[in-house]
Amino acid sequence: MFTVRPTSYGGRGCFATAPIAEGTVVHRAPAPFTSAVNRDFRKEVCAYCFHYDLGRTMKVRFPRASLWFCSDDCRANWVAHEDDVCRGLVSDVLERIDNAVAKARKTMQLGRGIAEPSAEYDVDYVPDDVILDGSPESADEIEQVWQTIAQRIEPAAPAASNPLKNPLLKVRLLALEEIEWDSARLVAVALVRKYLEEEEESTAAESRKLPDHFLWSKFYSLESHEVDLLARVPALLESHVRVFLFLLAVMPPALLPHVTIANVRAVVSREAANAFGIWQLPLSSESEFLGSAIFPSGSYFNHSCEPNVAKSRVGRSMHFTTTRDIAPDEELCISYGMMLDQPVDSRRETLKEQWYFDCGCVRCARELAEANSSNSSG
Ligand SMILES: C[S@@+](CC[C@H](N)C(=O)[O-])C[C@H]1O[C@@H](n2cnc3c(N)ncnc32)[C@H](O)[C@@H]1O
Repeated sequence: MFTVRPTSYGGRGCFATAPIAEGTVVHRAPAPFTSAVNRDFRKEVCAYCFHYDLGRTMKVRFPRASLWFCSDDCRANWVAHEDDVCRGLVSDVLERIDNAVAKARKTMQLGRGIAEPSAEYDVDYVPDDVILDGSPESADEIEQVWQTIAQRIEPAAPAASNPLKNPLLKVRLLALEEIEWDSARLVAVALVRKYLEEEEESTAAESRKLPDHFLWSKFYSLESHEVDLLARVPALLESHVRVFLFLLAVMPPALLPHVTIANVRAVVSREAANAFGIWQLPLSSESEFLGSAIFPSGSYFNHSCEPNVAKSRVGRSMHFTTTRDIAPDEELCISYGMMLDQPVDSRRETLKEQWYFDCGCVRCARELAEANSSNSSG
């Protein structure tokens, strides 16, 4: 129904290959490549269908990792389609992460190992001299920070050895802040997919189990916006380093070769440009923001301030439906946010600030031209 090819204004986009009638579902992304329900909502959002029941705690719990479900069916579906298909590694990594965070927090609350128990989640295991004071000015500065981290961990932590013996990690208290905890979960699941994809590459094609939407290679071909992201929120650089070091310390040995700086950066920088919000349904301006999910096959729709496709979450899947008839070769675009009622300048500001691009859509071009011509005639 559509093909992905370069646009003249913003990377690749989706173009109709034939006429498409209004109301046609042009794409269904069946499940996220990776996702994370925000820590505050973890007990209140079903980990499978993302149902949220106005703050009520979900009834069914997964025995080990911090996962809650709205029904036994959802738990069974999660086990079958998320965990079993990934050989139990998703629950394993989530359990390791949650246990490590819980242990660190308990230690800190007891005041052991820190002078100031009230510093609760602020204990830093990233050396002070590694992190920049201000915002990273360029890709080079970001590179330097990561290079310093790489130099310090390398001699003590070749992939196969135990990273806990690493002097940098040995003294650490694995305390993550809330958003880092969410981020660690999201990155860890992405690394599980990467590990499995590489493992499966060595097996016969017919015995491969990993569905297309779990392929790291598809995720990796998405756009990344690391420099823009860190220019806007400089503190995230330290967070990314913390998540990397944390995962190096807690991931199972088989996955350690994949816990590399390059892979962690690949995930966090692609998340910034491509994640879909998991919003409370039905969607309204009052909806709670429950978490983030990455659907690589749905990430090729560009934004337009005059969209012709609506995205909607249906349980764990994301659907893309035309909102009017589409002509062959027309680009299929969604709206990235709820800014369409704003005037052109503030819409463009929002898009630049939150999604890091100067909008090249037809409506912006038209309204900017109108504003220019009324300025010059006035
Ligand atoms: C989710 S991706 C969409 C697919 C992307 N074009 C690609 O090639 O991977 C979002 C990125 O696409 C580009 N983009 C999307 N809509 C745009 C628009 N209206 N104007 C300019 N760039 C846009 C921006 O670089 C944005 O960060």
